[in-house]
Amino acid sequence: MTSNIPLIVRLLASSVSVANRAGKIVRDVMSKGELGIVEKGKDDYQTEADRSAQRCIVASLAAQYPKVNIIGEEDGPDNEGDIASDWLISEADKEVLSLECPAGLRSVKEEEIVVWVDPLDGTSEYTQGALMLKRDPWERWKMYLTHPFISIKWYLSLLQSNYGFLEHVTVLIGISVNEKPVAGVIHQPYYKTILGGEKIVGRTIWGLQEAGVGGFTPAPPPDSLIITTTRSHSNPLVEKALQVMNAAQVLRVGGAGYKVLQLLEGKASIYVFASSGCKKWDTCAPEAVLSAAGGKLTDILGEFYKYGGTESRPNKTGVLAAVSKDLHSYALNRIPQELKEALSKK
Ligand SMILES: Nc1ncnc2c1ncn2[C@@H]1O[C@H](COP(=O)(O)O)[C@@H](OP(=O)(O)O)[C@H]1O
Ligand SMILES: [Mg+2]
Repeated sequence: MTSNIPLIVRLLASSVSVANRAGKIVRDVMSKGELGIVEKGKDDYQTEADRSAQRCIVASLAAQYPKVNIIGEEDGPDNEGDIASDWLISEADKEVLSLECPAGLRSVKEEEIVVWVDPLDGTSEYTQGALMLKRDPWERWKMYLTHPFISIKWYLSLLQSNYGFLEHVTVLIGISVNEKPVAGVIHQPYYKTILGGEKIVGRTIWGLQEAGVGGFTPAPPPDSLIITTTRSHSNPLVEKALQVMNAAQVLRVGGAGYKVLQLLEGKASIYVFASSGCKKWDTCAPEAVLSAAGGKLTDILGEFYKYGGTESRPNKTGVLAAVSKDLHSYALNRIPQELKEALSKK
């Protein structure tokens, strides 16, 4: 009987199942090839996959948890209405349902929860990935010419990458209580692996405060200092913060979810993004999973973001995350005061 299971655990288990379905929607839109790209703002795009995945997630969770406040990146009057019945998911992940709920979260009520949904984190990488699915070079070139925002430099780097950057795409569902992210899901629709001789596409990583993480194999940080950062939203302040870290290597990848996955899997030690641009739905789930694994995510000043429903959406003072609290302190101590001040004034 799931009714005996605490609400937070049920909501996380439902979020895992619905993120899997949303990931399939993301892949299906890509396979059909009609991305329906809309420019929301400067360097900010939305596709049919963002819109459809969000409707699937929000409708499925709202049907089961009507009093939970669900806030999605693609909220708006143009993205409402009926959805296909096979997008309405009522399953809940069995492994998550069997988790021990932390004592402090056992009696949380629906009204106290805010869920932050990013149906497709890494939209730039998703739309660029579409190019790489065109195997005919002429078809690919024609698509490039009609693509709204890929520079020739990016086009060349895409050609060099084997499969574009689709691995960077994630579906994010973050669950917050009393303004704090307590549980989260990072689903990776294009993750590929072979299990028992069978090809598996997609995987779902989850975390619950005090209970732990699942869906992947955690790994210690690399021996040398490897930083992960944005590949599509850099600026002089972002570059300055990278310089002062004295890193052996800087990885430039898409999406807040993917960067946190790199921390969890020992590919990088610290995620540095000294700029506004990310929003609450970009960081809620990654912060929840990272902190459940013993890491820390704050702004560039070292302050935690708050995830109450009335909080402003933009994360104005950037992102600083690390797989351990020590590495987080290391990075925070290296950020110069004038850089912190410059970002606070923006
Ligand atoms: N300058 C900017 N303008 C718009 N969105 C930005 C941004 N900087 C970061 N973001 C958003 O933050 C997320 C992570 O960014 P990045 O990949 O550059 O690290 C992306 O989410 P979405 O892909 O969901 O829009 C991205 O759009
Ligand atoms: Mg995002």
